[in-house]
Amino acid sequence: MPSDLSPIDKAKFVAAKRATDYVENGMKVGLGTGSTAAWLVKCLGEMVREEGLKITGVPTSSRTAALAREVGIEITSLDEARWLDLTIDGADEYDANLNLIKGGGGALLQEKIVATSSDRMVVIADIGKQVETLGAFPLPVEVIPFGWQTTKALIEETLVGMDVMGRTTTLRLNGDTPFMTDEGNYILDMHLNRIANSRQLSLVINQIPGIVENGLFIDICDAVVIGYGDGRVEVRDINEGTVETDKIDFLDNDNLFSDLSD
Ligand SMILES: O=C(CO)[C@H](O)[C@H](O)COP(=O)(O)O
Repeated sequence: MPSDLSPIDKAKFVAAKRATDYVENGMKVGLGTGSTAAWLVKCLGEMVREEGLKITGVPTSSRTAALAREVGIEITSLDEARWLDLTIDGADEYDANLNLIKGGGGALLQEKIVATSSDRMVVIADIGKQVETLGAFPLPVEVIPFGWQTTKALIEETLVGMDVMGRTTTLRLNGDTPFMTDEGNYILDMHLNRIANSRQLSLVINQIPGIVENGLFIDICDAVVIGYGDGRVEVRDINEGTVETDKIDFLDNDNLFSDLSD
């Protein structure tokens, strides 16, 4: 039941619920990864089952693919879909220009490919993800395992010339072994604290051999749906220049909570 959820989970849920307003019958929808995106997949699953919503989902990770199947959303690959109407995904940080840090869940590569293949990207987040300057959240970078220590050293050397506050880079672990992405790569987390020029950093980092992609999403996100623990939501659309507020009633969603809460 809703009262069992923490305020952060309530905020994630209301953001996800409000974002389903963007989804229309017949759409091809990129499905993000992470705990906020999981709420979205559950909400969409309920709409498919209860309201006859017809969508095709393109998941951004094996985890999301499994959840989408479980809740009854038809899924396909990006190669089949080719171009998507919309992607809805979570984020680790967003700034006033809706530039993002993503990849906390290790799915940044597929997430970036899917988001850039979409007419529109909508981010769903709790208010705690909002920052003035990106970088407090460690920036994930996906690297191929071959020579990763050399790649790490090259990154740290490159950072000397960049306007960032920290330069440590750590290999993400899963227990005692390296965390492995769906593509069989490793993640290096860059502890930068403050990224003065995220656009420049993103371009420079991606020039280093061994780096597949970084978690900076620059000029990709069109709108953010921000959730609060009391049910309020705020929708900021960067293209329309609009800010809307709304409130989601938890009581309307009792079925969803009792059926699908983890
Ligand atoms: O980028 C991501 C996964 O790679 C997630 O969207 C991001 O980490 C946010 O996750 P959560 O919704 O669990 O806070």
